[in-house]
Amino acid sequence: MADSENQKFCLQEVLESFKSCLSPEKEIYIEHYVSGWKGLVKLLNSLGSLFGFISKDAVSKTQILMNFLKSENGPHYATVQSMVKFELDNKLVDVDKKGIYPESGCRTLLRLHRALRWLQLFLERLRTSKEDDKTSVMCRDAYNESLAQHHPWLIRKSAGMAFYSLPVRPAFFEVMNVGTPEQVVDVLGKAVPLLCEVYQITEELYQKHNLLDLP
Ligand SMILES: CCCCCCCC/C=C\CCCCCCCC(=O)N[C@@H](COP(=O)(O)O)[C@H](O)/C=C/CCCCCCCCCCCCC
Repeated sequence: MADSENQKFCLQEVLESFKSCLSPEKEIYIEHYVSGWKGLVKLLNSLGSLFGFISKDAVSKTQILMNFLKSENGPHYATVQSMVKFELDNKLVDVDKKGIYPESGCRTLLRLHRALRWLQLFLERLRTSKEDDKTSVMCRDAYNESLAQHHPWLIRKSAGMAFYSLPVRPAFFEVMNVGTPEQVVDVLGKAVPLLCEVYQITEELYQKHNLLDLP
């Protein structure tokens, strides 16, 4: 595991990354988008081995996008909008069938985009929760409302088991490294609309190009 994935999680840092990923023209910078996910993976890695398979998948998807960014086509992968245009113009996406480009930028980012919807729903539940509400239930409900619809039975079962091992709300708030519970709620209040905006821009772009069901 890379050193950066072992570092302490900080919610504020994740928020900064997602903030920086929006250009004034509302384009989404892939580098900052990925860096937001890398920050989240730090938290996942601190939750124990039951979350290992989730972390592995998130790391692999962020790595695919970073590799595109570092490749000779890197400038085309600067933003989600330029990536979509480049891959569609050059027929680098499996629009109709599976198998030719199983690791295109568009399908890889779509997986993280769906996970962003889960994150948004989970954080909103956390923000409005009471002290003794169960994080596992909040996480499960957010998952069932979003990502679960795209996952096969085995992944859904494994994810469900992992959720049971989530720390209780006060311990979870501690891990966020923000401060008092009131400060956590305050930061979550800023995080949710921001994630919502990033999600909405991507959703509309993918919808416009018919990319929301990429295999
Ligand atoms: C204030 C912060 C608190 C929240 C912190 C959350 C930290 C979460 C960090 C990362 C989330 C993981 C994102 C996972 C991306 C999953 C993408 C995906 O759907 N991949 C599947 C499909 O990919 P392909 O096979 O088509 O290439 C893949 O099959 C999935 C594998 C792993 C299972 C994913 C389950 C996701 C559950 C939601 C995350 C729960 C984390 C709970 C931590 C609180």
